[in-house]
Amino acid sequence: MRKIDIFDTTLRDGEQSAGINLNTAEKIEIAKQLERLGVTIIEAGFPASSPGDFDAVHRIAGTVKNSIVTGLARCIQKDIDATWEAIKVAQQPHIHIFLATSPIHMEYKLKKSPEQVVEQAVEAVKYAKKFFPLVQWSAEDAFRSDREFLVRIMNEVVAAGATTINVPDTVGYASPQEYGALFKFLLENVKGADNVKFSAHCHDDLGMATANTIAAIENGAAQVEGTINGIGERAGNVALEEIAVALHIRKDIYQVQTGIQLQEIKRTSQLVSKLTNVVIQPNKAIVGRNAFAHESGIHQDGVLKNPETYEIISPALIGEGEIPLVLGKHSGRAAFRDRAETMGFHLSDEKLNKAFVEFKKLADRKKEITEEDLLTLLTEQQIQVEDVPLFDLKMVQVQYGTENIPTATAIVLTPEGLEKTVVATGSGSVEAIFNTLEQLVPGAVHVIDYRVTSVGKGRDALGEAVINIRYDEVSTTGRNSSQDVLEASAKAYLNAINRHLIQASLRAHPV
Ligand SMILES: CC(=O)SCCNC(=O)CCNC(=O)[C@H](O)C(C)(C)COP(=O)(O)OP(=O)(O)OC[C@H]1O[C@@H](n2cnc3c(N)ncnc32)[C@H](O)[C@@H]1OP(=O)(O)O
Ligand SMILES: CC(C)C(=O)C(=O)O
Ligand SMILES: [Mg+2]
Repeated sequence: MRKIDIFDTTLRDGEQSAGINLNTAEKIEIAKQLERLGVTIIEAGFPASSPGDFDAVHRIAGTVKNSIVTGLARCIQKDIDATWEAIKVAQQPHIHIFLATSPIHMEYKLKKSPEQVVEQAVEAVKYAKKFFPLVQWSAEDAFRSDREFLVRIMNEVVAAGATTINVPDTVGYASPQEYGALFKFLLENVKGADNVKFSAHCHDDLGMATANTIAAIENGAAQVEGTINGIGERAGNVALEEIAVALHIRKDIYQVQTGIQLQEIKRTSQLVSKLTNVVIQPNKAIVGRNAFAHESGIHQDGVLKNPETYEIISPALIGEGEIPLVLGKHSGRAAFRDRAETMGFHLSDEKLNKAFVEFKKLADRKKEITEEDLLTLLTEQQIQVEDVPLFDLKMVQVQYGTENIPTATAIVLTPEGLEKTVVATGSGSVEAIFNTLEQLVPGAVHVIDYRVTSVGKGRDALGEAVINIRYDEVSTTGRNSSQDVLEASAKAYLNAINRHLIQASLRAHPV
């Protein structure tokens, strides 16, 4: 298998993203993780651009041993000198020099003729060769440059000693077919192309950075440049984790290897996100929070039967822990049963079905169903005793206003199978509910204790009501969790009455 070198520029091009500013300690931490990840080259910064960047590149060059460390420089002697001072401690000193070659950059930005640009590039490469064994030269905005001019300048810089030629699509304008064709053309036409590495450097302005990079590899690129999480100027650089995983998963067609330790990807991505403060979009390929999450019932059922039905990448491949199926409004019974069993609930089909119906009702109202919600729901089913006819609340409504007497109305299915409507007032909404439901049974129900707490966090957390009643000389506790505390209170009250009925039935039919 052909080897592709991975050139990571998270600390240089990635840091050029608006809003990112890494200090030296943070850069060293990321560089050490990039070394663990197994990248071939770490571009640690642009030493001539600031004393802080110089210091960071210098320290990284002295720290990292298993990856080559490089720094960026313009085709200016003082930039090359600063880079040498920063990098000379490295085991294999490497410099990355660049100069723009497109007509628009040469005319308006550099204000130089093509001849002057060739001369400046050659001089810079020759000067850098006095210090550095490894000299990478980049034709900035190569993709929008004249192809014949690229061949001319590349012939000259290769002859001057460049060891790598980078062909950036600086503004993310290329299509995969065009970018691949440019590599083929240059490899066929640049003199000495066989003796140097050709490198791809793609930006994602049109969302084609990954496809373009792969096209370059297919057409002979021996090195690819990018950043972790795809951070970088404007829409960013190509995301290296996407390249590494795509080349691994589809090795059947690409037949290349990168040396990347795939199981370090997740950790690297999280570190970069944390230190740069750039949140990863949830559906980002490979490292997004949802990249391996299945929510819909049909997918979950398939994944439980065989993960490969919907997973082309296993989370473990990139060092991601096991990801539980997400339970939400699109989930089905298979995933619900699986989670219940994982949580230690072995319910009969009937109870599981009842719990599932309650779960679906809750999922319609709540964005995220938490582990605590499930625990409450499943426990409620587990403690139900079958075969005793009970009360079932169909509806409860409370009218409340600061100037009105609170009034509650409830429709309840009785143990006899009748639908009964009851109404009562109270000094508060909860008392109105309790007074209303008390009419369902003969005699007085005394409320001994009543508490409401929240289950889980956030505004849409469930409210759990626990009530202790004394009825018929017996004390019984009822509980319920619902999204509304009044609903939870009504259901807890009926739950206490029902539990009283269950106890009475058990007493009447001793084993
Ligand atoms: C495509 C890329 O990602 S290129 C890398 C871009 N990264 C950065 O620019 C980040 C760091 N940059 C900086 O800190 C500053 O721009 C510095 C320190 C490098 C230079 O700052 P200043 O001296 O104030 O120059 P300024 O940024 O205003 O302009 C850039 C100058 O470099 C020149 N220049 C641009 N590219 C090159 C090059 N590859 N080789 C030589 N000169 C270049 C420009 O023509 C301009 O020259 P001018 O001042 O004679 O017109
Ligand atoms: C400095 C060069 C290689 C660059 O980042 C670009 O052209 O995008
Ligand atoms: Mg770039």
